[in-house]
Amino acid sequence: MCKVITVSNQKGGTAKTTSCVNLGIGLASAGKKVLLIDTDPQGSLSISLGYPEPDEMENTLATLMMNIVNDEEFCLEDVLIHHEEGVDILPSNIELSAIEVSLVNVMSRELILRQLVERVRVAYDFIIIDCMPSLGMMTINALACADAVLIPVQAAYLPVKGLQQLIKTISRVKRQLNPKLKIEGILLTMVDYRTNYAKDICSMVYEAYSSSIKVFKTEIPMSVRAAEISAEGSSIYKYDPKGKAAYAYGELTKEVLNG
Ligand SMILES: Nc1ncnc2c1ncn2[C@@H]1O[C@H](COP(=O)(O)OP(=O)(O)OP(=O)(O)O)[C@@H](O)[C@H]1O
Repeated sequence: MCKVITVSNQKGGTAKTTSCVNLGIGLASAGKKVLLIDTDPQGSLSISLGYPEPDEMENTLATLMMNIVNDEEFCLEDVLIHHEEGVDILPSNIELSAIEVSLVNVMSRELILRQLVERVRVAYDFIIIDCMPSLGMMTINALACADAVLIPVQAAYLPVKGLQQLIKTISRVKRQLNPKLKIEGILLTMVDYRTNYAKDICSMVYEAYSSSIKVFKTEIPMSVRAAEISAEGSSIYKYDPKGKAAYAYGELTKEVLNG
């Protein structure tokens, strides 16, 4: 049965995209059929996987969402990209911003992406959704269609403070739109083990949340190689297979597979 995991944090730069890419490709390497959906008009997921000009793409997630809003038939294959590392990608570009604005006047506007996901989930073991850094309508759509939400948090003071607001939004979506929504876990990212500060922040997260929310045992270390992959169009497993970030994302993949 397919599991839909939305990767979300309204704070920018917490490694949402990097985590989607490497969790998704990790799961695909474990033999799972994986779809990655980009719901960020910046197109970071598509760029990170080797498509540097998403704004030049004719068919994207925006096309499919517009088809759904207009009650039109659509063909997923026209939009899907089959990546060489074994995942399928539904790319996005700047057109998604216009869709987000126009959703304001649409019936069941929070559930447009859910209609798409319900149509395609039979074909996949995992669907991983990358969110933009906001709690706007696209993020609500991404939460409303998920089974679980994975929250990457950079191991620093301000990102950790922002967690409360995200958890409140997740609870609201669960109450009003998607009762089955669970928190998959909090993932500490970009942990710089050379500093006591980062270690203190990690302890703070465990103390504050681990009694009510899973905090992944795996922490993603600060790594120059991880930062470089977005320009390489490949996963960390391909770019730096023996490095610490590849090891960490491999361990995260196992945690997600073991539920
Ligand atoms: N483990 C890491 N160590 C160092 N840098 C990293 C690591 N993971 C990601 N980065 C870098 O941090 C930046 C933010 O990462 P990423 O784009 O994955 O975050 P994001 O949360 O998706 O961002 P946005 O909020 O803009 O969508 C990027 O430049 C990325 O290359």
